[in-house]
Amino acid sequence: MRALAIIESKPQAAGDALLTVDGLTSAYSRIQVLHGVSIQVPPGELVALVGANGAGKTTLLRCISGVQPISAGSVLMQGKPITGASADARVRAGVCQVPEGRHVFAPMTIEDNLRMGAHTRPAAEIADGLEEVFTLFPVLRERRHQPAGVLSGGQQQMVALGRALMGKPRLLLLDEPSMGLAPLIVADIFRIIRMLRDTGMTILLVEQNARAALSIADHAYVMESGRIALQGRGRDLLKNDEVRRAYLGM
Ligand SMILES: Nc1ncnc2c1ncn2[C@@H]1O[C@H](COP(=O)(O)OP(=O)(O)OP(=O)(O)O)[C@@H](O)[C@H]1O
Repeated sequence: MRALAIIESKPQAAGDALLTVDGLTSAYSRIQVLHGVSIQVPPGELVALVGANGAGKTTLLRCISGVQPISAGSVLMQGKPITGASADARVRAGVCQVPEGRHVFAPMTIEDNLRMGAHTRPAAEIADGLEEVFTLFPVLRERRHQPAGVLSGGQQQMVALGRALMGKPRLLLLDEPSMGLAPLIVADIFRIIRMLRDTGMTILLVEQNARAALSIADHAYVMESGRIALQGRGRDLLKNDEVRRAYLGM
């Protein structure tokens, strides 16, 4: 597929952004999959990352959360480099990820799954954290003592999201929250993501469902073969003919 043109967007100083990724390169063994990726996530915004299967979206999120090695480039939170920091140190810096495929701990109760997300928080704050998650997802309160493995896919996504929220994220990384879910459940998950953004949370959302992601994103990046091919306001990209043809099947 030919490279798409860049849509002009307002340049932003790295210090203004909550997250700055600059010239990031990463490889699996000797196969390079990210080729100098640069993105910014301003505080309080929802930024979407869309693109075809294998474009490198998950790898980029894993580089940001510190579980995938970086061979060049940098990751900064509020202008301060965290490139060399461990994944745990990044969680302490407020970077919390909801992984692709949810990865709930099936034999553990819903409440214990949620508590695992709070390991960086003082014990005194955990009850309040649980209360916030149960307010957001009442069904999890009702079923809090049941094993997470008995939940539906949508409810497991709520557990995965709630577990990340228990870490009190300054930056929430969401990897394919709609994957494998029925349309009605997807709409519900997207409603919650929008609501979190409206409370001022900063979110970087990776999604195959480009239409849903672009329609709620303040800003979005389109990835292609390990590079940023396009960027712009979510709604502008949604109207862009090339994006509609390549990613929305229109
Ligand atoms: N653990 C791995 N080992 C080797 N190659 C990998 C590994 N994980 C991903 N890749 C390769 O890296 C490239 C980028 O994959 P990545 O999962 O980051 O893409 P993606 O845009 O998130 O796609 P998807 O939507 O399918 O998850 C692909 O070519 C993929 O095959």
